[in-house]
Amino acid sequence: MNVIEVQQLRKEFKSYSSRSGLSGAFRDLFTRNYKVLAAVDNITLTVKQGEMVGYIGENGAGKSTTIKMLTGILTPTSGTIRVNGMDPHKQREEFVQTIGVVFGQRSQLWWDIAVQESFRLLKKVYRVSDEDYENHMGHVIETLEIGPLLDKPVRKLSLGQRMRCELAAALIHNPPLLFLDEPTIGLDVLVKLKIRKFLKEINENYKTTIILTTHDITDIEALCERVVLLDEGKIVYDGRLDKLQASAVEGKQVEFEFLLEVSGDDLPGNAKVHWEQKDATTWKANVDGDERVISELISVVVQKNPIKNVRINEISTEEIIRKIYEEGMATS
Ligand SMILES: Nc1ncnc2c1ncn2[C@@H]1O[C@H](COP(=O)(O)OP(=O)(O)OP(=O)(O)O)[C@@H](O)[C@H]1O
Repeated sequence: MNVIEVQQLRKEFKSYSSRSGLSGAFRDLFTRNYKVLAAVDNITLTVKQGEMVGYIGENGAGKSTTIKMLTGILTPTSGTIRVNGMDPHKQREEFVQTIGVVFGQRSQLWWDIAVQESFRLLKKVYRVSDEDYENHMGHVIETLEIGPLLDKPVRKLSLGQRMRCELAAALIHNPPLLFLDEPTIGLDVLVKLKIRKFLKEINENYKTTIILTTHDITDIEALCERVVLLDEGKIVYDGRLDKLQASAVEGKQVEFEFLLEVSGDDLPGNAKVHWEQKDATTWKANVDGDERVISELISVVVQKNPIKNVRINEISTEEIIRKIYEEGMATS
């Protein structure tokens, strides 16, 4: 079943510019110059129940604007959206019962009251029965280890403690769909790991669909099989993360540090290896091939030349994504 169905979705913003000088300011009173920016530029996307999708892109790519449209906060300029079988904006009241949202930069908890009071209020807002609350939240509170925090006001919590409470708050009504916008921003590694483990668990236990927006690629690697890459409002890649990583494997590099000076003639050449000299004793081989090609290359080189060090540089997902933004992506 498709949880999200988006077709030709577009959101335009007008940005006004001021004319210079006094006469310009006077003319601005009557007519303003403006430019139209397509923050989201005709995207088409479907997400199935139970998927965990990483929605990524550089600053200003249009991620938050998409999430705001999917959650009914913004209306699209054109295109259609169905989320959980509803129009998020038009059926707002019914719709919000079926989603959970966490914006890392904003809080949905009341600042001055104890966490459990916020939870109680949200329980009322979402009309969750006492029985459902006890059954479900008992487990959430235990897994996120927030029991000792419940009687503290939110303003007294650390960022990591607050984020775990935010997550719990978004799950009070056990929604089938969860939008997470930068949920681990500024958190230390241990809290990140805790949150990731928890998200995996709810995805497995309840088949909760998760849309995750983050600049932390390690979150995506840990959680999402599928990634959607956005660039200037357009989807430039939508597919499996491992396929994206595989497409960049040809960029693997082997760096040889030799004991003595080595010239290019001493190094084996073939179509799959391109040599680059770093300094008198260091050469880099750009290898277009798999592990077998790499191990053959290393064995040939070390037989002929005394070696001080060999390093195989894996290209990180972050680099792959940067490359896509710089050079474009041909296939998905
Ligand atoms: N309310 C608005 N009015 C005018 N322009 C806007 C508005 N909201 C967003 N934009 C513009 O739309 C574009 C996309 O913004 P958006 O916040 O969706 O990007 P993002 O991918 O979430 O970026 P970031 O990673 O920095 O959060 C940007 O150029 C931004 O300046």
